[in-house]
Amino acid sequence: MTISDLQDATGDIAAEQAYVTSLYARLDGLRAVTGERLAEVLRGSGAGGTQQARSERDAAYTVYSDRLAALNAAEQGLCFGRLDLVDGGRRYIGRIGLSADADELDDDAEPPLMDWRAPAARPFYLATAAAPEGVRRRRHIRTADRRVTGLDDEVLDLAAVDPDAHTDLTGEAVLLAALGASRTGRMRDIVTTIQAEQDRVIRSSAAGVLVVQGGPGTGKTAVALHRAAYLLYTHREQLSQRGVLIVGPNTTFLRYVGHVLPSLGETGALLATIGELYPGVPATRAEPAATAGLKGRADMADVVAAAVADRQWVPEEALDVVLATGDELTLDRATCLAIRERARRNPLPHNEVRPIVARLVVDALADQVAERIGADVLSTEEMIGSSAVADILAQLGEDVDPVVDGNLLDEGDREEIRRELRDDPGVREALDRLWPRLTPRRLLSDLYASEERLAAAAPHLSDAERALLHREPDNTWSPADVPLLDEAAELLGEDDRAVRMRLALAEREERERVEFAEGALEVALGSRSIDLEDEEDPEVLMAHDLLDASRLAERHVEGEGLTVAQRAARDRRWAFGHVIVDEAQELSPMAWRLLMRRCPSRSMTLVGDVAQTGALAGSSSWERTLAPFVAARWRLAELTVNYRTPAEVMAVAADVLAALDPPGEPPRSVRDTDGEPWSLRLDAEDLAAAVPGLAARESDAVPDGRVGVLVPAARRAEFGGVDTDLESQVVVLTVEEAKGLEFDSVLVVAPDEIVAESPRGLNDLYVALTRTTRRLGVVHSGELSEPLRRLVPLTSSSHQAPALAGAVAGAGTMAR
Ligand SMILES: Nc1ncnc2c1ncn2[C@@H]1O[C@H](COP(=O)(O)OP(=O)(O)OP(=O)(O)O)[C@@H](O)[C@H]1O
Repeated sequence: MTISDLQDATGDIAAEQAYVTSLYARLDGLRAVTGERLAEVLRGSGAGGTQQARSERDAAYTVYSDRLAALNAAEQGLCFGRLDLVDGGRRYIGRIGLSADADELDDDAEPPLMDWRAPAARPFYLATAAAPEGVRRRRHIRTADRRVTGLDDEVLDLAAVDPDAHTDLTGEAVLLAALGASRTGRMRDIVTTIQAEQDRVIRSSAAGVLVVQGGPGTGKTAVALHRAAYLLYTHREQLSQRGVLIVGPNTTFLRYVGHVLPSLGETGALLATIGELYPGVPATRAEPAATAGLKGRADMADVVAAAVADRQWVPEEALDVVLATGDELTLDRATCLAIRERARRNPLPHNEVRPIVARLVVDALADQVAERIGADVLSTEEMIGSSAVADILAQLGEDVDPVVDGNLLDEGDREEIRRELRDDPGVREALDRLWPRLTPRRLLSDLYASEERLAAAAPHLSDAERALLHREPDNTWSPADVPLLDEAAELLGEDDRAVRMRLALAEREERERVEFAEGALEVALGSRSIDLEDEEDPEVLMAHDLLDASRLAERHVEGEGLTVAQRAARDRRWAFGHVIVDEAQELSPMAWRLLMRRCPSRSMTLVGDVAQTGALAGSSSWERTLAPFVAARWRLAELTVNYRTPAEVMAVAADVLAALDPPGEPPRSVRDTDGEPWSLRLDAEDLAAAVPGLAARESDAVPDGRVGVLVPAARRAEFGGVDTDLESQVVVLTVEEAKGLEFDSVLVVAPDEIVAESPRGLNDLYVALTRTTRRLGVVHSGELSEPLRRLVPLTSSSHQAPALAGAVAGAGTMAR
């Protein structure tokens, strides 16, 4: 760089600083106005008012609080880019759009700041020298708080391109700086450095099923979250009604990614694991992988259906119905079979068919009663023992011969008999045997608890498989039970009262929270008018804090006190506007059935990597997985660049990938590592004791970063409890828990045991090796397996030996 370049750069920074400062002034102005309007809404809320007034207030509240949340989220890195156009125009790109003055954008004018999701911002991510899209220069503006700290320019001039230095990375310097930063235990947004292949996925049409296949570290999770933000921006109207569901593999992962959407100013998505998608059931029960794998299999849908059918009972010979009077009627097998056949022809769910069965049963019994009335007036009177029957008999009159057919009874008489029968506890008892009212939980716990029921519902399973399902009822549920409960709910029919009750309760709780927060706000502000322009006013800051604390600035209230995400979370039959699934390869066929029901429009984004599948019922082919639901009507996008794992580590991982069946193509790494990935062989009995020292050594090597120690699930407890706080310096996790996460340094412990632990053990090892952004070490006892031969063994003769000896001191000696 020459001195004049330097002066230019300094001059440019000053100029950009002036511009950025003006944008922040605009942001502050908007915040003040929005805050005032919000305060007005809250001040007008005291009396409660009519339902309509409440709804309107809720709606206004949502609009302003959403906007305030988005404005607050834009504080860091408000403006991060600038495009200089060939036609002389200039466009600034930021986290949100800012218009020149009024609230509304003037369509003709170039706004002072363009939202990154707007079509006009797209060249910032896509333009290349070869396809400049009208862009002459792309500038990345780096800021810290409100200060401009640096500029990175790319001139998109084909003539200026050095063919040897050709790279397809956009904003390479800024990208590499972002990738090189230490990890914090929380995922960050990548809005400033989205790459072209990622941008194409993010902005792909919302319609239909889009599968994003990509190796480790290719940004699938980042892309999925930015796509959610993009869709919420582009289809705001529709998606604010139906909501977006984002499904992740476990709660640790959801915590890891939980901040990305709010940092992009979007809070309208529901993040959940499959295990959280059956309202009212906390699915926390642990169970063996083999059991979960079996429960996820597609044929379990037939098992659940057969379990329901099995409860539609028919007696071997006859069912005696003892009435309240003590008299007996009989439903013979043929009658019961006929009733069941008629009932089963009805397409409604089981519980909804029960009234029909009740009617058929009562009809059959009423026929018997009518016959008996004919046969023996007196005994019938005793039998029914009611004034209604006495009336009927009185109407028959003296000159009527009682020994004739039922025609003697008119329809009114028969109805009277039926009514009596319907209310008889003995008849209800019979109905409960023939066609019991069932809840999904009841059905499943009865099924699991009974070997006979399992044999009847799952005749095709082996004894050993049925034994995996068998268990005593204790009303605890595992994540793999959730799709089965959901399946059962579909077949049984939902009890709508339960849903309404859940919603009413949730609404009341929400209202109480709102009222509490409003009360607190009133107290904080007193009766004085609110001037939010004064950022320094502690009371005003307090009001902001309270709004945050009450979390009311979130999402889209539908006028009934609950946000769309909250309503959706409580309603099993909610149909989402769009569903995004991360680590989609892990989902079982049963989980897919559940998700497809939640998304009748099939507007879905599924991101994953079939080479990383760990779950037994997970998928190894997108074709096979999706065929039952959308046939071939899905489109595939591939991500090919690995932004996480350094090339040296990826070379090790690629050998494991090659050993997988089917082997895949490893993604191309954009970064190099701090050092060679290493292995250390210890005596088996020393392994556990040595790990803390080695982890501490890694922690020293990445002072601002995080260390992930990945251990065999069976030995989890040996390596330190179940602390999965990702913000700890050192986190001990199983591979399953580490799925989707990343660390500055990764220590893989006992890889042979990780491989042996599951039929997809090599996939697990592949996942483990690719969690690191910088350093990788593998600690083992015994020979290292073939695919890991590239690791550099640390031995007592290696130059690292003294440090190592210190690290493993007290834990025995290094082997060899
Ligand atoms: N365009 C980008 N700019 C900056 N960082 C990026 C970009 N793309 C990806 N990254 C970073 O690379 C890392 C890997 O991304 P991400 O976790 O989304 O990958 P993934 O494909 O989901 O990985 P895996 O399948 O291994 O879980 C993250 O730290 C992410 O922030």
